[in-house]
Amino acid sequence: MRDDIQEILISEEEIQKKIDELGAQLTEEYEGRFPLVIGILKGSLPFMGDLIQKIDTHIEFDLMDVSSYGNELVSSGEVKIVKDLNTSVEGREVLILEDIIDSGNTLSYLVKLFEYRKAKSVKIVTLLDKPEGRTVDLYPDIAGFVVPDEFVVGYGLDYMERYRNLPYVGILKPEIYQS
Ligand SMILES: O=P(O)(O)OC[C@H]1O[C@H](OP(=O)(O)OP(=O)(O)O)[C@H](O)[C@@H]1O
Ligand SMILES: Nc1nc2[nH]cnc2c(=O)[nH]1
Repeated sequence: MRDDIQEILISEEEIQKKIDELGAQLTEEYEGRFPLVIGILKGSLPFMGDLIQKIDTHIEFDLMDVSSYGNELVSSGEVKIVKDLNTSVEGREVLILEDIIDSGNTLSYLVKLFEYRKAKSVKIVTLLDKPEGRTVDLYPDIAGFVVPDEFVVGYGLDYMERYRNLPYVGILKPEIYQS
C-alpha cells in the first residue's frame, strides 16, 4: 500500500503528538461542560477514536454519517445524511470532529443544521484544513494541520474507499487516479 503513496505529508508521530496537544486543549476548555462530541463518518473515525481518549473530562459522543463526494475527487456540493444522530443536540454544547475541511460544504451544512436543532453552541475541530479548497465562508475553531490543495488520503481519508486505514496522511501517486 505504501507503494501507492507519492509523499507522506504528516507522519504517524506528528499526528499523535498533535492529538495529545488537542486533547489537553479540549480538556481545559470543556472541563465541567459535558459537551456532545459528534464524529462525522466515515473519515473522522480514526481521529475521533484517538482524540476522545485524550480528553480528560466527561463527554458524550455520537456519530453522524454524511457524504458529498461519493467516489469523486470533487465535492458534489450536495450533502447527504446517510445516518443521523441518536442524540438530541437541543441545549447542548456541540463539538464537531472532522478529518478535513476542503470546500467547507459539509461543515457549513452541519453547523446550520445543529443551530436549527437549537444546539447551545457549535464548535468545529478538524485534523486537516485545506483553505485553498474553500468555496463557502467556513472557518474551524481548531485545526490540527493546514494541507496544500492536493487530494490527500490516510488516517480516515479515502480514495475509492481505500487508504482510510493508513496511520499517516499522504498524497497518492497520480497513476492511481488515472488507472
Ligand atoms: O469541506 P468539504 O469539501 O465538504 O469536504 C470535507 C468532507 O469530505 C469528506 O467526506 P466524504 O463526503 O468524502 O465522506 P467520507 O468521510 O465518508 O469519506 C470528509 O470526511 C469531510 O466530511
Ligand atoms: N480523501 C479525501 N477526501 C476529501 N474530502 C475533501 N477533501 C478531501 C481530500 O483531500 N481527500
